Amino acid sequence: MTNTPVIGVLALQGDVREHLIALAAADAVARPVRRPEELAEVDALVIPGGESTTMSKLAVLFGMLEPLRERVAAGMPVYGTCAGMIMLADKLLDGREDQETLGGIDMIVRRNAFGRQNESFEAKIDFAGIEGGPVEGVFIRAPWVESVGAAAEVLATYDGHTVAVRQGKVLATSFHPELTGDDRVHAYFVEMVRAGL
Ligand SMILES: NC(=O)CC[C@H](N)C(=O)O
Repeated sequence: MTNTPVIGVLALQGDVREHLIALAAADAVARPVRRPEELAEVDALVIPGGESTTMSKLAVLFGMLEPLRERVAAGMPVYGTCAGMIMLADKLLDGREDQETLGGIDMIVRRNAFGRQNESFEAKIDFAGIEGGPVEGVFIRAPWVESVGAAAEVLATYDGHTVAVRQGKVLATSFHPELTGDDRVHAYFVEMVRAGL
């Protein structure tokens, strides 16, 4: 086996702990990342779900926006779930005026597209590249992907809408696999990271 990757979870806001647990279960070393020095020490990053407008504000406040953009542009593997997917969109619909994203995937993401908090749901999702049957997805005020550019690959759809996309080393899902105890999406990401070490 190759080196064990060190994967950070962006810990400005959101469900950080669940990702740390899922990454550890998928054989990575996982640690929270809040500061630029901590970002510099990880091989890859997970951006959790939460509230993307708050996450964007805190990234500016903590001096993390530019360091994050630079690492993503330099080819660091990143996986964003829900609000994290929003952060990885090159273009956003229904965002707040002052909302910043990091970019990373040539896609247009619509925020809150699946409805409000009380319209949250779980669904079985067929995920290209993941074996053993569909993964369980938890959707909480989830975004969907309106369209992707030529370099981006759609890995999963739900109800006709794109809910998982990969472009090179950047992965994004509308849903939260970290809340289900099914660690296969994290294992898929850990493999992506390991392939580049
Ligand atoms: N579960 C989530 O991450 C929700 C995302 C939230 N709707 C946002 O705009 O950031």
